[in-house]
Amino acid sequence: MESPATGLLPHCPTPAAADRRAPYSNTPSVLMFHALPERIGHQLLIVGTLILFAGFFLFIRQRKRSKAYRYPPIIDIPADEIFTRPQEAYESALLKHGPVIGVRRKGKLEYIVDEELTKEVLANDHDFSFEHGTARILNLWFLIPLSKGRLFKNLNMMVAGGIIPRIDKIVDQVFPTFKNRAKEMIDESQLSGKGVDLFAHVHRCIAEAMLIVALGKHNVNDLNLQVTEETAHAIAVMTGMYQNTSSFARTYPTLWKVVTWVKLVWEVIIFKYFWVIGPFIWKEIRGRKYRPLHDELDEEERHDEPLVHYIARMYTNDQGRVSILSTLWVSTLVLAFIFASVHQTAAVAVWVVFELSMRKEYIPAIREELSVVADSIDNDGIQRLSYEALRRSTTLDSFIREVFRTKGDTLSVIRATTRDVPLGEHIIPKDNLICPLTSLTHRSRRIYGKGAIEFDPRRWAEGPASSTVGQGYLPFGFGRWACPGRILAVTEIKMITLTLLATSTPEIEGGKYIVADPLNVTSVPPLGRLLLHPMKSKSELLRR
Ligand code: HEM
Repeated sequence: MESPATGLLPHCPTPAAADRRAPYSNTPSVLMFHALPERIGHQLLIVGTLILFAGFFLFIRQRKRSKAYRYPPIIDIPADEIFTRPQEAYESALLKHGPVIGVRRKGKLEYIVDEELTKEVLANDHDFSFEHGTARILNLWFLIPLSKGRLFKNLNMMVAGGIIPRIDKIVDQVFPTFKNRAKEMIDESQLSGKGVDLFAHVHRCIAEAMLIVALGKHNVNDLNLQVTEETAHAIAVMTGMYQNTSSFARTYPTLWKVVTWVKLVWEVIIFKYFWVIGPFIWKEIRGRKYRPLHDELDEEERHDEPLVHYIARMYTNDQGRVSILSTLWVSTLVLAFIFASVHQTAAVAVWVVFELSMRKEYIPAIREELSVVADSIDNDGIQRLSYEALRRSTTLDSFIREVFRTKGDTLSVIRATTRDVPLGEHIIPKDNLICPLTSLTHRSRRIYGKGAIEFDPRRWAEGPASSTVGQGYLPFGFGRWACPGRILAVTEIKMITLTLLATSTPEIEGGKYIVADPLNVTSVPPLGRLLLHPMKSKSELLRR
């Protein structure tokens, strides 16, 4: 019976009314409806049921969504395994939990992806930033805001515009350096009867060549060369290239960073690089006027232009002058160029020469090719090589490409997420580092067939060249930011190999080398000493 005032049923329903509602009244939740008018009660019941259904539907959808896009699993791989057998450790973790997993290394969380997701990560620079990832892993994050986000763009521009277009002239300028350093090495090995430290020699040779490229031959002297070498080494240390090989650096990464940076910035960057090389750059830049980049130089001017002049042209004002602040920035770019061009190329050159020493069966064909492509031969029996000759040495090129592919790169390219990015069935949270496990791509059966793990340079006989990047070949990265210096790097490695092979046969002391850092094979050269057996005669040259 309804109350006339409220329209509600009385609190104690009459027995008759209670009977009428008996089917509902068994469940306590429905009891409240007894307090409502019958029509409204039914409506509420329907609405309630609908709400329940809607809630249930939303719950299921949310579950589905969170299932489709959940964070990747965080896998604990013991540090010892990461540093001693990274390829196996990461590969088996990905096989079990993949295709994307989070792993902590040196206190940092990194997401690792398998071969299937590699292209997506490397090619989508919008969501997976090369600049932020690389700056963070190299401990150079502070340079991004300092350069208003232009650091890598400037580096790219100076290499792609200031070096690659004049590579043939550069080879003419630096080939004598490669020839002389090869002779020095062979003499040292012969005189001492012992193996030489190949990395030290090659590092010095490339540092000298890059100093010529950067500042011009007239600015090269012993002190500048020594400082360039020390600078390249210091930045390699500061950016963590050797961090895996020091247990102090692995255990206390932050403390290690502070100590190393304070020491090396002070001792090498300020007191050596800026103190010794700085004045040469200052003189070159402030001592004359420059035409801006869009003002085309004639062929000859362009060919003789040292890199520092090209960079100055990037920053010249209307009067053709470069401001003091820009001059400082140009010095920083030259510093970055020294680092980018010297250390890694030297490390990878060691890989190529060591592999050739272990696989002597490839030497005769490479030597034969050398005699075919060389422009001329000097009195010491050493061939003169132009860029064109080096480009045509395709047998050596195939060997280099195969060494690059098989040397065991693991986490060699890196990106950072710019937002929460869906990847496969996961979400990678914003501001996190993410790297493909390169070994999976380089040894992929899908890409390279059954013999994927075998060393076989013949697979590249018809190309592509060792400097050509591709989905299945990542030593120089992939996508918009693939290494702009790769043609120069390969050209230098060819000069090193061919000037050694021209008059000697390499052999590793003790018959084998040691991989110093399996997690960073591209930056830390393998260990071993190289014997260089001089060739006795031209006929031997053709036979061996
Ligand atoms: C064998 C030697 C070298 C190797 C293995 C190598 C490898 C790489 C890799 C993997 C990247 C990152 C690409 C990516 O993440 O997609 C890179 C970037 C870069 N490399 Fe190299 N590189 C070598 C030599 C050189 C040389 C000789 C130069 C300079 C002439 C150079 C200049 C740069 C620069 C400036 C970048 C930053 C990317 C950009 O600014 O576009 N590299 N390199």
